[in-house]
Amino acid sequence: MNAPAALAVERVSKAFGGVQAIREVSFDVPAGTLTALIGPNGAGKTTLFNLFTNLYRTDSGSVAFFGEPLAGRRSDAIARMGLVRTFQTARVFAGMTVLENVLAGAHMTARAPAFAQALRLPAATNDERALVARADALLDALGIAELRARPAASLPLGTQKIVELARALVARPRMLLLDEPAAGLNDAETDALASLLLAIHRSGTTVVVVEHNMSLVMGIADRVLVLDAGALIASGTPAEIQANPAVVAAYVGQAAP
Ligand SMILES: Nc1ncnc2c1ncn2[C@@H]1O[C@H](COP(=O)(O)OP(=O)(O)OP(=O)(O)O)[C@@H](O)[C@H]1O
Repeated sequence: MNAPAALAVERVSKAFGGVQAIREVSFDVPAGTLTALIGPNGAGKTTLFNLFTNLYRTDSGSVAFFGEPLAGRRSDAIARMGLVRTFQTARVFAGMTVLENVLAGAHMTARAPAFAQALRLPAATNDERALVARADALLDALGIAELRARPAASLPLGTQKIVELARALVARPRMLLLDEPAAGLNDAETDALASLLLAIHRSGTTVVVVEHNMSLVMGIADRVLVLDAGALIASGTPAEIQANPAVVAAYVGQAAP
């Protein structure tokens, strides 16, 4: 038998009142791939992420993560399974430093029992030391080591997005869902993000990225999925997608892909 897909999405639908936000969407994300999910504003991209992580309940259809059905699981349980997301607008924890924000990502998925951590038993403190070292290494790799003690909420939005990415990565996810990671970043930051996403991809993490920056997407994705008005209208390599008339038509009136 073939290994299960990292994410298997089967005929998922979701309506909000009279708005059919997602219509019978099906696709597989093979493990180890870097997939881009694109589509015009309001196509349903963020809603799909919300359905995968059970922030919203699907009306019908199913989602499985490495063969495990996600229905009925809490969002934090899904994160502990290794499916971790970021948000369109960075959500750093106010009142915490950059380092504390990143450590919070590790604690959300920590395996050491809470009581051991509360009592600061040896295993827990060792874990903590190892976590701080891992968080610092990540901050260093992301070029924001010098900001570790700064209050995260005081940083520019682009930097807060990098902090959020570090918080997602410190948990060593099997799969990352990134919602518009380049929004609010300048050109240099976007280039750095592209290199970072490729490095995450090469390390074996499966990545799905929602992004409006087409040169970023087409430069790094090995597969592109196109959503329009809640339906999946195309999937293929970046070159196939750019030559697809249905995709071009979906973007008429918006920035071309
Ligand atoms: N919580 C909600 N309540 C009501 N309608 C919603 C809700 N979330 C999303 N929608 C609607 O579902 C549709 C899809 O929205 P969604 O935010 O998923 O699109 P998107 O592709 O992520 O758009 P963008 O690129 O602008 O972020 C839109 O019509 C939106 O108004």
